[in-house]
Amino acid sequence: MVIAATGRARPGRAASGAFATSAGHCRRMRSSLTPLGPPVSRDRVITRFPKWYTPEACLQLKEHFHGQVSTTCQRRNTGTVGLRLSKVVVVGDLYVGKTSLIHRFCKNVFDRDYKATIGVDFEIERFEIGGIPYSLQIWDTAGQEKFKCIASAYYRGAQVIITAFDLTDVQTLEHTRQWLEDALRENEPGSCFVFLVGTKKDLLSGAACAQAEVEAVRLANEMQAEYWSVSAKTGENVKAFFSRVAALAFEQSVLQDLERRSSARLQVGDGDLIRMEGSPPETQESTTSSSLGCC
Ligand SMILES: Nc1nc2c(ncn2[C@@H]2O[C@H](COP(=O)(O)OP(=O)(O)OP(=O)(O)O)[C@@H](O)[C@H]2O)c(=O)[nH]1
Ligand SMILES: [Mg+2]
Repeated sequence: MVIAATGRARPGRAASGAFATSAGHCRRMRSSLTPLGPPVSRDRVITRFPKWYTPEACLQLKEHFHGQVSTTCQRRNTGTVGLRLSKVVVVGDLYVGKTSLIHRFCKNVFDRDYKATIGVDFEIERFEIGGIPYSLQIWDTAGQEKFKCIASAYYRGAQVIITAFDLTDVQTLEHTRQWLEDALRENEPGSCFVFLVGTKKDLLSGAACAQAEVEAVRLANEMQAEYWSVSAKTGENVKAFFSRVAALAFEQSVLQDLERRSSARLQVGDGDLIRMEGSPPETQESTTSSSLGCC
């Protein structure tokens, strides 16, 4: 149970959070939820659609933003997308490197010493995608069994689920199935993007990594997940991976927003409006002619 909170935010970049629980576990808490503020740092600006790691296990093969998304961004007609936080949940066995991966991306640090995550923690990372502000709230969960019930309470509402395993420990790959099942159970079917991430790439030779990836790619396909190998120690692929996560989540958010708005209003013939049953009146009033070619 969360009973107390303190917070801090890093100007121009992100905010992070943690809680103190009745059990006395102390974690930080974000001081601000708003994605507005100073401009995002240059390395969080995404103008081109980031590429997959391997075409053998990727969520999308295309190398450009969806046409409707590009047009909508150009017209600055992305609705509330720029104001919302998209939730990303990172799960996986203890010691696989979940915290290290998030800290490498959000703080550009790496700690060789293991400090188990207690319950959950989170970081907010701000991007600018196609000129639109966009924020990810990245939830770091505990892999230790005794904290699982605390962590699983935070799975709900995830747009992205990242299942992490240690490339040097095949058992942790086998366990990703169960982690994913637990996370998906708390979310609407088909509502989440899933990524399978092999960590500690620096500990393997190129050949050993390629060998470990064969099984991982097979499992990623089974999970309908996109596969990535990364190293929090060297930083290899970390930024590219999170850019890909952000771009896919952003694109989905924009398309969903367009769909919501177009189903709230149908424009026909010379501009007469048909009011749809169940559409909230304020949505109908505020909707302007969108860039959608059809409804
Ligand atoms: N060589 C190497 N070590 C890593 C890498 N990532 C993490 N580690 C180490 O692996 C250990 C565990 O990392 P954590 O990030 O704390 O693992 P975790 O998955 O968050 O663990 P829990 O919080 O208990 O679930 C630490 O000692 C890290 O320094 C990596 O990319 N390369
Ligand atoms: Mg951790």
